[in-house]
Amino acid sequence: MSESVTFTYQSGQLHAESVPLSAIAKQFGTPCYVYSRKALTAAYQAFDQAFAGRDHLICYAVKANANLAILNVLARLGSGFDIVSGGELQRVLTAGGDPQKIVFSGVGKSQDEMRAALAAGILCFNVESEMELASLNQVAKEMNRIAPVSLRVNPDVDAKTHPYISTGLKENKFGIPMNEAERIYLTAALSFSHVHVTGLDCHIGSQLTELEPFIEASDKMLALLDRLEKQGVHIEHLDLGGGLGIRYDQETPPSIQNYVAALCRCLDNRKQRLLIEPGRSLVGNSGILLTRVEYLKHAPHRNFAIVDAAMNDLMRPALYDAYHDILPVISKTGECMTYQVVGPVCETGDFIGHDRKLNLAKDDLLSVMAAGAYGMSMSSNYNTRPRVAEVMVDGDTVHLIRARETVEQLMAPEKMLDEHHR
Ligand SMILES: Cc1ncc(COP(=O)(O)O)c(C=O)c1O
Ligand SMILES: N[C@@H](CCCC[NH3+])C(=O)O
Repeated sequence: MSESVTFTYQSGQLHAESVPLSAIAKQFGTPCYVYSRKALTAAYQAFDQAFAGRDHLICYAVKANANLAILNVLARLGSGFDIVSGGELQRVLTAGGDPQKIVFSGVGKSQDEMRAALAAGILCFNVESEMELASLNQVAKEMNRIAPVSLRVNPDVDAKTHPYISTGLKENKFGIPMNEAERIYLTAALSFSHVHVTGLDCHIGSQLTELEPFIEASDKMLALLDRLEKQGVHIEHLDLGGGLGIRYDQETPPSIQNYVAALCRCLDNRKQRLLIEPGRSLVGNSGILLTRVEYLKHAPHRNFAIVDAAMNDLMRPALYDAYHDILPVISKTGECMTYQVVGPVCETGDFIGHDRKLNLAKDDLLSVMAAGAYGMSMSSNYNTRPRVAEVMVDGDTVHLIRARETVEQLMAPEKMLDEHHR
């Protein structure tokens, strides 16, 4: 069962903080993403407090959930941001994020994106190849700026997660191979006039449920840091990426406190500033996807619950065979059946959950748990389905933070070849 402090049953009804989810469905319709400001704030503060006494910066990985309200809540708490595109940069700046707390990750930054980030004055570019370093140097030179840089090094550590979201193995596309790192640091200092390499970075994967790979990666990075310092390369900060997992099902990931404590132990008494880039562990349990049963269908060997949310709204089950708890919004007694909970999209892979024991009737509301991370941010308009509304609960108030799209909005950028032939 996924863990949640803010989505709880009160008088037989699932609530977000103090608001019944049925009231949210009534006001905003379904499907709808529901986030809790309290849960988000608590997760951020858990990270921040765990670092007490250590120079640190928490850079929220925007890709997990890029809604402006989420970014704004985090910015106001003092969070930094890890971005991977010019679009995410624009979102963070719009939401009031401090450019001096932004790190820019990603293997394929375009020169336009580099220009925008340099103009904004970000904290650091996490550079992933020698060619990218040359490209950034050229852009910075044209702009008469010095680009602050960390090299993202691939420590070749098995994150023991789904292969699609493992990033720190030598066969993955991410980072600079460990055995090339020192040479590239030294050439950067000698040959590139407009970059200033001051940081060291890695990110080994997402949804890690054990501490050991984090420790292995940190130890390898710190050994490299020590070798670099001996050669006169001064490293001001160490960025250990994101990746801490959450509980979706039976996993037992380390707590935020134990995770941060383990990283700090690795750093020992070194004075470098520590950066981390958590995404899922900040927002995952801060959100759910509210959906309604459209139809029940009893085929010879299977029972289908066809709900109004689909793979385009939450693609994790279809993409990674990921598990999300599905809970009834109003708890019921009586006999349960085993259901395949599926969406309306025309793909057999369109499912939200397999083999769920539920007691269902048409129009029942269901809550897909732990959907705050990589839910809305990975949604699409497949089957010309407008993207759903997002709301944020704050105490007893519910704020609409993104209205449901309309089909007109989806079609607006398109143009027919000949307007007369309709
Ligand atoms: C560079 C980088 N940083 C941070 C993250 C955030 O990861 P997570 O949501 O697992 O914390 C990711 C995604 O895996 C990433 O690619
Ligand atoms: N999208 C993935 C995580 C990807 C992390 C990006 N580096 C998920 O839903 O689990």
